This record gives sequence, C-alpha cells and structure tokens, in this order.
Amino acid sequence: MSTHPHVHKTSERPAAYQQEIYSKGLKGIKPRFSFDVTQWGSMAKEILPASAWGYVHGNAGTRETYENNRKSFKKWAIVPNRLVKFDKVDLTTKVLGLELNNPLIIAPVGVLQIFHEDKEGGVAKAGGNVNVPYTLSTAAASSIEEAAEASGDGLRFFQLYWPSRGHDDITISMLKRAKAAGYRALFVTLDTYILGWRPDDENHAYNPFLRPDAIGVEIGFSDPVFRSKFKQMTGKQVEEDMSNAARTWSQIVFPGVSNGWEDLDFLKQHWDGPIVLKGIQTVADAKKAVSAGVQGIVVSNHGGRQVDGCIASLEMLPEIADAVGDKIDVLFDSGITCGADIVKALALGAKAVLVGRPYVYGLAFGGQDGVEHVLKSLLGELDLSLQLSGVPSVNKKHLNRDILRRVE
Ligand SMILES: Cc1cc2nc3c(=O)[nH]c(=O)nc-3n(C[C@H](O)[C@H](O)[C@H](O)COP(=O)(O)O)c2cc1C
Ligand SMILES: O=C(O)C(=O)c1ccccc1
Repeated sequence: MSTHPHVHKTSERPAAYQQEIYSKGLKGIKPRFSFDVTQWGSMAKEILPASAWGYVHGNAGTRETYENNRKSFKKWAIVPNRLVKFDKVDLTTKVLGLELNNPLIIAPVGVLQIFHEDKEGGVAKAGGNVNVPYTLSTAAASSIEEAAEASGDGLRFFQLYWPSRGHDDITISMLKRAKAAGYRALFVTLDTYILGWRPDDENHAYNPFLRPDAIGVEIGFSDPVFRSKFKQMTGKQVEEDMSNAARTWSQIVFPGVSNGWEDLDFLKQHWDGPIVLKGIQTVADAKKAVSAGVQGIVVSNHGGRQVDGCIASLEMLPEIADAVGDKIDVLFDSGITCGADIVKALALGAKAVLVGRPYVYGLAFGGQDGVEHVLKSLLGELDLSLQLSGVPSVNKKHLNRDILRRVE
C-alpha cells in the first residue's frame, strides 16, 4: 500500500471560497450558483427530465429510511467552545494510508451521463480541483480508463458491484483495469446486489441501467472478459445486440444474491491495496470486517435507497465507531446535506464522509462547475463551522462527541 500524499493543488483553506465570492461581488460579479443548500435539489429538478429526477431523488418504499437519515442529524446539535486560540482549522485526515486534505470523498453514483454531459470525468476533475477524492461506480457511464484519464493526478477510488463467484473472471478483469488505471482503493458495495423497491423509478418504468442507449453499462461493454464471454454465449459482439448485452451485464453486477464473508479472501487476493466495505449498519458486521482484514468500512444505508423502514445510518455510527474505530477506518454516508452535517458525522466517529446527492444536483445544474461549487460550499462551511466552534482540527482529540449534545 502506498502512502504517498497526492498532489496538493491549493494551500488556500476552504473558507476562502467565501472571500472569493465577496471580492467578486465588489466588482459587480454575482455568484453563478446558489449557496442555499436547500435549493440545490429544486435547481436540479427544474432542469432534469422527471425520470432522471425520480432516479436521483428517489428512495426505497415510503422514503422512511431517507427521512430517518435526515432527522437523525437534527437529533444532534453542535455546542461551540469559546476563547480557543488557534490559527486555522486543520482539515487533513489520514484515511486508508492516504493523506487527505479534506475529510470528504465523492460517493460512487452510477450513470452520471443522465445528469450532464460532463458525467464521470467532470465530477472526477471537480474533485481533483478541490482535493476531494473521486469514487467511480461500477455502474458508470464512462469506462474505468476514460474516468481515470479525466481524473488525471486527482486521487481516485473504484467502487465494485461484486459479481457472483461464477463470474470471478470478470471481477478480476475489473480489478486489474482499476489497478492499472491508478485507482487507489476498492470500495465494495454490500447493500445493492439488486436494486431496492423504488416507487419513483417504478412509476416512470425507469431503470437507468437498462436504457435503450445502454449508457450505464460502459464498464461492462469496455471489458475484454465480458465481451468475449458474451460472444461465446450469443455468437455476437455486444454492439450487435445491445439490449441483450446490457441485460446480461446488469445480471452480472446485480445478481440478486449476495456473496458471503468467506468470499472476501478472493477479493483480497486480487486487489493489491486497501479495501473498504460500503453499506455496514451493525456492530457485528463491523467486527466481521475487522476480522476479514479489510482497511475500512462505510457506515451507510445507501442514502435510504435500498431498504425502507431502516434505522438512520447516523444512529448506528457512534456504536460502530466505538467498536472498531481504533482498528479500521470508519467512513460514513447517507443524508449529509451541509457542512454542519459533516461536523456531526466526524464528531460521532467518522474519519471522513462521502456525499452523494448534493454533488449530483450540482452536476445537473452546473456540470463540472456545479460539482465544484457544491464541494467548495460543503468544505467552506465545514471549515468555518469548526473555526467558530473552537475546534482546531478534525483529529479525534479535538473533534469528538464533546462538541455535540443529543437534543431529541
Ligand atoms: C443516483 C444515485 C446513484 C447511486 N449509485 C451508486 C452506485 O453506483 N454505487 C454505490 O455504491 N452507491 C451508489 N449510490 C449510493 C451513494 O454512493 C451513497 O451511498 C448515497 O448516495 C449517500 O447518501 P446521500 O445521497 O444522502 O449523500 C447512489 C446514490 C444515488 C443518489
Ligand atoms: O441507484 C443506486 O442507488 C444504484 O446503486 C445504482 C446505480 C446505477 C445503476 C443502478 C443502480
């Protein structure tokens, strides 16, 4: 595992985004995008076709898990400290053996072409420009190599939708490609071996993975092993029978059945680098992750998109962090909308957080620039919130539960 820090593009603290905006204001230049995080969704909704909006904003069942995620942040309130003298907040954190400038990671989201032509490459570039690692989804609308090229010297991770063991050859092929293309960690998503019950998508009869233009299956269509397997099965190239090929790929990466803990040895054999299990929700599973010898977990319920009626991901975070936080890197996602939410998740034990929908909204309303705006806004607010709460760094010795009060 390499411990080289990635390229540090800017020495400016994230809060400087605010000064930049005010300086431009003096010259009569108004900001291009709203700073009101509650508006980002509606700005995206105005632009997107109803099916695409339904897909990104949609959730499992009655949306209860999603709402629980949102409510869980309001059950904690920040309690600031006074007369704490320090220069600026140190936002750096060491995760998976990598020095991150910021405790923020771009969550893997599939089929970004639906939202903007800048798609995966634009998001990866935005991340690189603001020192936020990018995670490429297996369900991407760009190939592993294409996204890597766009990402350039930006830090990037690969998210695996893990085929059943009968397709180990395809899994190995994806892992090899990701390694060769410079992805530094493997995020294995455990909660989505099939898509959840999603009324928004069902109402639009819309599965972004099974579009006639086959834009969400790029990683499969560009995979030499999948291509030759498909040829063997059907006698055809994928381009000659796109809908059949897309369905076949989708059944491989969403097989409907989970692999088991015992199968993780296989991934460890074929991935030379850190492995993170995404979708952990119990202390028992977190402990199994430690025993399995992986480097990290993401405490996540997939943003409320998979199982309805679930506990908020944030509710589970403290006990999971207490149980395994000193042994592996505990990351978090599901429901983060603003800088203060990031403060809370970090204080409750996460070393870094992933965000999904906020940046997808940014992509929809502003392409790469919109994503940059969202990431800079989240980081800017995080920076100022900590400065104004008397918290000099995101290190656990400064940022921990002492800064929060439970306020049911
Ligand atoms: C439109 C959409 C597509 C997603 N696609 C993937 C994916 O391909 N792989 C994955 O591991 N997670 C996927 N996720 C889940 C995110 O990685 C993340 O867990 C979730 O969005 C976090 O919640 P948040 O949106 O509230 O930040 C997707 C989420 C959304 C909203
Ligand atoms: O929508 C999702 O949550 C998801 O994981 C996904 C992404 C792309 C295609 C299908 C499912």
